Amino acid sequence: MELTWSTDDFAVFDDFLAPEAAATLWEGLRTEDYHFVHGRRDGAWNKVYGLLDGTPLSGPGTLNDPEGHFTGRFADHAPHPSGGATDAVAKQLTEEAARIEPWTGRFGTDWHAFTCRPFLYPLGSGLAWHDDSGDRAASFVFYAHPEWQASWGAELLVSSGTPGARPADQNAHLTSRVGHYVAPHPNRLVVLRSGVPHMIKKVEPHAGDRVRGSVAGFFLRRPADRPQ
Ligand SMILES: O=C(O)CCC(=O)C(=O)O
Ligand SMILES: [Fe+2]
Repeated sequence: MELTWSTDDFAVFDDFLAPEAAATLWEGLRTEDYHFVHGRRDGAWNKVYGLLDGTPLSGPGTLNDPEGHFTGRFADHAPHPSGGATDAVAKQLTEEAARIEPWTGRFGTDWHAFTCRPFLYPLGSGLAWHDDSGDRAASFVFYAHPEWQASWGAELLVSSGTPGARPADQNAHLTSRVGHYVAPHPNRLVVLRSGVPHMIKKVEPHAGDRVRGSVAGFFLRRPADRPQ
């Protein structure tokens, strides 16, 4: 795993998995069960995704909770290891915990467990500006597809500037109105501190039937440590 880019807010690592492990993961992800992000829970709209964010799909979630703080709280996540394709990502994250600590904080102090879930973003789908705050200390995303061309879009945009409170006005929390883009380069891991505004640009028509395949999740604070 090579550190390619970092700021105080996020880090980009390349060659996260060994090449054979990355190929095995992509094969495994193709056979998981996916649902459209909307309608997964009793047909309800998933408010994280906007009306015009297209039709992303998500697969089975897992929870890596070695200390058992979250027992019973993540009913729709299987305990790690689940035997599913994303186990390889969770295992590697655990092994690299010390190297990502500047952005995640420390296991056992700042975070106690993490989730892991595969996503597929087909043509026309993306994710509007948001931050992953609340009970999250940090978030991560791993790009699992074997190929990505610049013309296919779907860049991760990360806003610069000090993350602040979360006013309802989506424009107001992008204080600096400048920032970075990260191409969803295969076998790349991005780690983002909680509260940093980010978004996914839509997959462009040039991508055709190729999907942006990722494994994403959140490093969780202890429920009692949540900021008010
Ligand atoms: O896929 C990405 O690049 C970021 C995903 C993300 O922001 C999220 O799932 O909250
Ligand atoms: Fe996010």
